[in-house]
Amino acid sequence: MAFVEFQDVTKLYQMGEVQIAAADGISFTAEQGEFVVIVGHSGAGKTTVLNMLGGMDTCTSGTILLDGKNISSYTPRQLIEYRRYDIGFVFQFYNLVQNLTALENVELASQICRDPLDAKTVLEEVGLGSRLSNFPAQLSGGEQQRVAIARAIAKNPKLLLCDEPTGALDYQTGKAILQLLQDTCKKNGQTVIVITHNQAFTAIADRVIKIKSGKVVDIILNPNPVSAEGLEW
Ligand SMILES: Nc1ncnc2c1ncn2[C@@H]1O[C@H](COP(=O)(O)OP(=O)(O)OP(=O)(O)O)[C@@H](O)[C@H]1O
Repeated sequence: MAFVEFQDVTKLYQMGEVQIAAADGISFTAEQGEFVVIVGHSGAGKTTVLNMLGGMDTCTSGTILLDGKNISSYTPRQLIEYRRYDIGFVFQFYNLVQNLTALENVELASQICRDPLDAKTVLEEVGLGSRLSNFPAQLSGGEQQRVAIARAIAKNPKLLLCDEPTGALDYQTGKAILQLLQDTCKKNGQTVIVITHNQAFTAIADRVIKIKSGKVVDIILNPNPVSAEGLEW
């Protein structure tokens, strides 16, 4: 059994008379420690897949497994625990608490976890050891995203889910953030899933899942992914 399994997953929305299949029979797997890129155009269904995998949304039919657990059968209460303990989230716009320092933002997340990593150590690892007592407004976009990544990593989650993590950043900063995510995956054996519309990011992935109109159109295994630093787009 794979670490992540989507088995014929659908997500249907009823809009008056019209039914929209945001996910239309999606199946894929991912192994532990892989860097996975889910790529597709706007409206392809990427966020829908990420939200279902992250326990923020439920599927209409099909089965979603993480580490052998059938999360698609979880109750709302079980999903709260799943989001809290098993998943680290990284969003496009960082979602930091503005009146807490970088350190406090990371500590806030780790306080609610069973087996968190040390907040200061993780911030040092993402290159922010000298900015611990800065507030988000005193940090650049790239630095804020590093705090957000540290916050996700410090939870010591089974899976790191990243929704367009470079979407609000300039080219060089975006590359550095991708490199940080790639390093986190490789050094810590952390399974990382990134969703993006940017085809260029597929070169850094161990596994690429291409989706279009709610369906998987291609799955590519990449035996020699390039380093994010060497990426051009
Ligand atoms: N709550 C909802 N109600 C109705 N339709 C929805 C809802 N959420 C998503 N959809 C539809 O499902 C499809 C997939 O949306 P989704 O947000 O997953 O795409 P995406 O690939 O993440 O797009 P983007 O890159 O623009 O964020 C779209 O056609 C969208 O309009």
